Amino acid sequence: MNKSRQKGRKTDNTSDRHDHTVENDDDVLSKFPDEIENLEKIKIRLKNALEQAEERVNQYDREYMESKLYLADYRHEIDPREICQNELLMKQIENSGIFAVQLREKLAKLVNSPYFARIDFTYDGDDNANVFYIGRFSFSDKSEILIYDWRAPISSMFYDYELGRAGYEAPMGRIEGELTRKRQFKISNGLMEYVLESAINIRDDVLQRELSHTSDKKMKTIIATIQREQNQIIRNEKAGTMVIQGVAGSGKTSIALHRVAYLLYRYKDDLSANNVVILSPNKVFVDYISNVLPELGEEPIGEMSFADIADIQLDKVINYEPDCDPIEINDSAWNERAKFKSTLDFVMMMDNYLEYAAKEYFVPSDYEFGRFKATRDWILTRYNAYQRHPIKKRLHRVSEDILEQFKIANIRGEELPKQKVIYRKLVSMLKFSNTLALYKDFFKVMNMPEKLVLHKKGVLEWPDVYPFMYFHAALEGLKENRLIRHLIIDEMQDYTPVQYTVINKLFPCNKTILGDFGQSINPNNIHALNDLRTIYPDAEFMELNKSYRSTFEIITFTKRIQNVLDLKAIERHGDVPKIITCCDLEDELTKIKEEIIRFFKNKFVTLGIILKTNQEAQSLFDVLSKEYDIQLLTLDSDKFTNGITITSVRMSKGLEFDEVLIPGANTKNYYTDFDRSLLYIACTRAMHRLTLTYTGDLTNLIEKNND
Ligand SMILES: Nc1ncnc2c1ncn2[C@@H]1O[C@H](COP(=O)(O)OP(=O)(O)OP(=O)(O)O)[C@@H](O)[C@H]1O
Repeated sequence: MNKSRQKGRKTDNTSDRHDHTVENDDDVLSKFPDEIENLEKIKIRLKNALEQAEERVNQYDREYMESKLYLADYRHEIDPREICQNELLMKQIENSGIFAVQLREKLAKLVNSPYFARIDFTYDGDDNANVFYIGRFSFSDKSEILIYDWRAPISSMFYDYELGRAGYEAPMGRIEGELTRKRQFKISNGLMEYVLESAINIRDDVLQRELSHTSDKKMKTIIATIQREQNQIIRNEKAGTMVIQGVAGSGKTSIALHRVAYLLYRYKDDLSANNVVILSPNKVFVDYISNVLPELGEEPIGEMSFADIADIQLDKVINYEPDCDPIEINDSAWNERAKFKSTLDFVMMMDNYLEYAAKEYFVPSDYEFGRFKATRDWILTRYNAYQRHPIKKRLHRVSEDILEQFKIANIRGEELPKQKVIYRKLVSMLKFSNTLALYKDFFKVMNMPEKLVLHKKGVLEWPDVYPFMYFHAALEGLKENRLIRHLIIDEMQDYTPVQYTVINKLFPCNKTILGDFGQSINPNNIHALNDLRTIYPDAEFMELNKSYRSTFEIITFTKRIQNVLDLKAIERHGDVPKIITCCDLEDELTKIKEEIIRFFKNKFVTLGIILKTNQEAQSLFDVLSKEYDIQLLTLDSDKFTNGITITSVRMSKGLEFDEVLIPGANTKNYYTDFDRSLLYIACTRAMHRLTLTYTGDLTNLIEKNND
């Protein structure tokens, strides 16, 4: 057998095949005695390993405490070298202790649910199949691999192939053979809940069961039911940068996080969680996704928002308005200015100007110091040699060159100018030496000074923040982050081309960029997916069209709002969305309360009441919170909890609820094309149940039902 092949346990190819059967309880015991027996055996070995891990943790604890006590008792008697050695030893014990605790946690999770799949695979040239169990983590005992990590090369066959010819990429090259069996399991609390034997790729039955669960305050892992098209994204190692356009609920965020877990596993020697950052829309979303990586046995990754980045880069440079919800700004001129700055054309205009400014705005003259002289032409040649750098960095380099020239000519050892002095002189030859002056000049030269409005002593409007940073990068340079080796950008449709261009300068690393251009929350962003193709010409673009979150009925309904042609619903059924007509606002409030009471009585865990704006959410919260235990999600919130949540469409992005209730679904609230996007986002937050209430005329953004 080829060395790179994984050895599973041998099995007999002639054993029974059961097709498409979900079995549970007594059926499992009777039809799959081999699986019950295997589970019991593995559990015994896992429990032994867990006991040993427990013992190791205790041992490290004891050793650490002993060293600490020893140091405390004898600190004044022992020499500094011994103290230092002891402290070093304690650090080593602490590190080993952390490792032992992590192992113990993994084993405890495995005892609970050791694996979720089994594949039998016959290598080409072999007679018998090898059996591989696939779980959340790998587990070996006495040099025998009993469970394979879902990210291991061999496990990819579970996601990628049906029975028949199959293969996988091993470190030594591609391995081919025959996949003779695929079984899926649900094991909870160490007990087999069901077994499924299937000839079809990740049978819908298991997926259906997973999706029909009620929601939770934290996003879950999906390793047992990752779909083939999702797996292709998760395991894609060839693409440097990937851009994923996926319909609402297609699993983009889940995939991005599983992809991180996969990359951390695959490149464990070179990549750690510290090297990965997610750019996320808000803190609630960060809290919502925070369990996924730890559940997959990985450390949490860093997170930041575009506002956080601006805070870091523009600290002590300039003040600006905070990021705000554009739909709450009733200033058409402000919106027009924002719109203007949201296009790729605007980036090109800035590029053209900056190229011009870098060339034309540095007007050197001869630099002389005593008998030493650097001529204007020589200075210009040196300046042109550093074109790839920000203007002031170029001048810095030129000042170094000038000093170097002077040193070479200084055979008599005369006093020379300080480099800083030369640099300052060169900066004085620039037409503009600060970013704001340059940024203002840009609008003047482009003949559109009205497009820049500065509030109170040079405070920028939020839509100017990233363009300003782009200028700052060109003039002074930004603080680049080389530690980050992979960047995830979620909700890609909400960011402008100039924001991407700045991010590319700050994080010159591979990226996974995901979102849905059908879910825009910013009416002033008028760019499209194609712009990302221009910004990332080498990226791999993928599309996901199947929605896993919502029932068939909810997706069919949302297609009446946003006609996404390719959007496919999963065959999971539930109630048809309900539209409730109300006579007036008081009646609407009564109907909302009835829905709340009904929610308390049924089995669901989360109810999201989604309003168009934060202000409207606040008003309804003020009324309802007097009677019910409800949480309000605002831009300042940082936690997502079970129960009833009131929020705006903007804040609900990326989240999901068992039930969604959308008040005010009338023509007054939802009438523009942009409102269509908001209504679509709100509706697609629902997993199992959707209700809309309205007074006056129902929004005409919901196409008539032709059924
Ligand atoms: N293969 C899968 N198996 C089980 N559940 C899945 C799968 N793919 C997605 N889901 C579930 O579908 C729901 C939506 O996933 P996720 O939030 O990642 O989608 P999204 O595309 O980011 O959604 P949106 O853009 O609407 O916020 C989640 O509950 C997730 O667990």
